[in-house]
Amino acid sequence: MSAKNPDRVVIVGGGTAGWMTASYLKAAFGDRLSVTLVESGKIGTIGVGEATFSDIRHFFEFLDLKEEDWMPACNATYKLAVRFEDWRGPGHHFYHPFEQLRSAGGFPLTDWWLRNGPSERFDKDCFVMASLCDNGRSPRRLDGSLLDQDFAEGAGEPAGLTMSEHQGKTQFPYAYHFEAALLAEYLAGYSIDRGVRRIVDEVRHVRLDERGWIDHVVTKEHGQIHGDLFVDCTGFRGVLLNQALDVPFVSYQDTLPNDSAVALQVPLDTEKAGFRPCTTATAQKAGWIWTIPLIGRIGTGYVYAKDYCEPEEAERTLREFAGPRAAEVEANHIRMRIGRSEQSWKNNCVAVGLSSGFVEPLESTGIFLIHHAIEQLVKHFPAADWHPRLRERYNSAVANVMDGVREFLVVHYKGAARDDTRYWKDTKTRAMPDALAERIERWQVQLPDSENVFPYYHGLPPYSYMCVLLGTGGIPLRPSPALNISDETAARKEFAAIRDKAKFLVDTLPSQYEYLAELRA
Ligand SMILES: Cc1cc2nc3c(=O)[nH]c(=O)nc-3n(C[C@H](O)[C@H](O)[C@H](O)COP(=O)(O)OP(=O)(O)OC[C@H]3O[C@@H](n4cnc5c(N)ncnc54)[C@H](O)[C@@H]3O)c2cc1C
Ligand SMILES: N[C@H](Cc1c[nH]c2cc(Cl)ccc12)C(=O)O
Repeated sequence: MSAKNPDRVVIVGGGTAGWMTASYLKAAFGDRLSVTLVESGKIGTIGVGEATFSDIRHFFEFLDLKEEDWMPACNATYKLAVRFEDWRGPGHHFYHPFEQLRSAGGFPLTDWWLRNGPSERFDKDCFVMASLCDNGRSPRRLDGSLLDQDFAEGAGEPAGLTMSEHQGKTQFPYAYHFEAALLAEYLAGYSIDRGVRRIVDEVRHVRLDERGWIDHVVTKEHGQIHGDLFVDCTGFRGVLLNQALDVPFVSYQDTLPNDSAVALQVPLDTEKAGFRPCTTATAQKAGWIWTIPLIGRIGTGYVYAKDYCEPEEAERTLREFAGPRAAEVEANHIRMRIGRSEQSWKNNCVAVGLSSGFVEPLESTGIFLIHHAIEQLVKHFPAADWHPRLRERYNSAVANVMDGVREFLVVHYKGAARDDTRYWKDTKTRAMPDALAERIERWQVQLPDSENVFPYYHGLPPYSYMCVLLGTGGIPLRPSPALNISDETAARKEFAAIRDKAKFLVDTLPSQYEYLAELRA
């Protein structure tokens, strides 16, 4: 390693993480950085990972890509919320939407709803998105404008903020679903056009220098590939960080037991069938099934814990759920490594994506974690001295975001009122991350707010916790006692305004299919 600024990056792995990293580094540093990406033609990508956070729009903006550029190429659709089915019990559903929670008289509307909500449905009473999802609406009008000026696009925000700097300022009203393989290919095209060298080959060895830093990787057919900074995007294998550099993996399995998934790509005539603009997570006997609508097909998969369900049974359950359209489709069985690497950056190797860590697919956090890691890498990019503080700061930001996401996911299982099987019974007695038990106790007398949720940036605002607690229904909650002696006129007005706004939007917005057909044309 020479004492020059690290300006040769070698990325190993060409899945979503690899190509997101390559394209973002090129957009950030242009020709001042040389980027080589090595991907195996034989080892496949994970092939799932098709729902996102709304924050992903900052990624596309950074690359200067507009929806009309990339969405049609990736069979993408809009996601306004996650719809949870049967988590409380059979037949019940609720939405976790991309929509800021309103307040009245100094209290969040959910507090008022607990005290005296207009209906049984907190999500419909407090958010307009629930009605838009139920009615299959698009978040954009046919002229391309956003659904409503209340959701103005980053209005008044300075450009170029990272996701953590954006949090809490405004809530963008939607995220996306897309075909993972098509997005990787699209970003590969973007990257190669901007000078990224793509090598299709397998890394067979990782050679370290006398200090234990990576000197080069050895490929099967292209020989040695040298670089200054190596990015491990090899998925659950962790070829560079975990295998070559021996970084231990910290499992989350004691608190999040799902370690397996089986997935199907089910063809669907989306126009005929119609589809909701949301991801659906349907609780099952030993886990839950995702449904992700795309143009031309549905992605669906059963996430389960092997201690409670055999793979054959999981596949049978998923096929029954998906119906006859899935009869000829081959199932993709996946073993998931749940947890995170003790450090994601060691010496001159940074892991991004599944090699860094993964916290199970509920709430679609995988691509968000990749995006966050890349933003942090750019922010902490090393100079010739490889200052250890940059690495330390990077490692704590990445560890915190993953630990925070884990905590948020655990709340879903602790909170789920259903306890009809051993799996769901055990969710109530399983170990919890440190401090979560105390936080849950506090939320029972004071709903989640910025003072009492996981204290480090992890992408999820307090209102997301509120939705999960109110929706899953297993943890008793009460409104602030102050509301007993407060005037509820403002809250009543707010509930009425939401009801009227929802009706207006449902009546005037095009269907998601109509809008996307227009975009694709
Ligand atoms: C069941 C499941 C569902 C998910 N759902 C979602 C979701 O809805 N939303 C979301 O945000 N995230 C989701 N995720 C996470 C998401 O899939 C991943 O974060 C994302 O796909 C990134 O994967 P990756 O690029 O890290 O790894 P992979 O896709 O596994 O890619 C690894 C790459 O490394 C290459 N490689 C491996 N070894 C070598 C070698 N020796 N030499 C050369 N190349 C090598 C492979 O060829 C491949 O190109 C899900 C994950 C799982 C398991
Ligand atoms: N960073 C936020 C995270 C967020 C806010 N609201 C939601 C709703 C759902 Cl379903 C997932 C994530 C979030 C963002 O992406 O806007």
